[in-house]
Amino acid sequence: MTATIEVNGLRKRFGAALALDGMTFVVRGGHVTGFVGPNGAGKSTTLRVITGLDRPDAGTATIGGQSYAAFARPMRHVGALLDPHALHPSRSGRNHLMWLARSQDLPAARVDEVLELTGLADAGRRQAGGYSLGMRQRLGVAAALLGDPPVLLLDEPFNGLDPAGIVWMRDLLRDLAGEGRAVLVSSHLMSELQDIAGHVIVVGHGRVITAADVDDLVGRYASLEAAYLRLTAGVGGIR
Ligand SMILES: Nc1ncnc2c1ncn2[C@@H]1O[C@H](COP(=O)(O)OP(=O)(O)OP(=O)(O)O)[C@@H](O)[C@H]1O
Repeated sequence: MTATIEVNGLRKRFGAALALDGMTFVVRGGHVTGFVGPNGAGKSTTLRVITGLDRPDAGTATIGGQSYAAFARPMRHVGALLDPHALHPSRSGRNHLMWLARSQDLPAARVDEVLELTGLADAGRRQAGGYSLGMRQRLGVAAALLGDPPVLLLDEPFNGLDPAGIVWMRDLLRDLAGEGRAVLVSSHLMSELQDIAGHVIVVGHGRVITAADVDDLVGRYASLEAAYLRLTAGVGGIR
């Protein structure tokens, strides 16, 4: 399967709020793509539409050319970390993953692999309700990686991680993209993205303002943060 995400003309209204207003972009494999924009710009809504959690009023979103709903075992095609708190508090982290693995016909051995990969081999036996935010993020990443998917969507993956965790996440995202996967990372941390992303999609008011290579933006504006601030000047403000 091709490691691509194609989003075309998405529109989504929540009452008075127009969350998406023609959102259109393509994400390719082989590098991390940063997904950035002011609060309320429509990033999370876009990720939720791609993963079938929100239905758009218009437009399409596909993964490797297919819509999320078309996948019989979606976790083998796309892994998503959208809400680190989406877990059953009285289940252990390992049981949470076992349940997901069973739903996708994945072997139990894969659960232990992703627990190891995310540093949760020991903590995986504890109730997930007692996990810190950083541990929940790791469990969310473990779930996203379960099906070894070619496409990954991560909403604010650095939130709550300690300094060692941030270094770990940075290396992990680079490695996953280096394996040819499409890795879309929504974040407000421009310095992190300048380090790890090859491409960046800047959005505001539900649509793309600029999609460019990070090196080009840094060459033009000196830093990704400076580029972001210039490109989103006048677009900010929560609607
Ligand atoms: N379920 C919902 N009900 C009502 N309004 C919503 C809902 N989800 C999103 N919105 C609105 O849609 C707009 C886009 O929100 P979204 O969460 O996609 O932005 P975002 O770019 O992810 O913001 P942030 O950087 O703060 O996470 C906002 O105005 C938000 O209030």
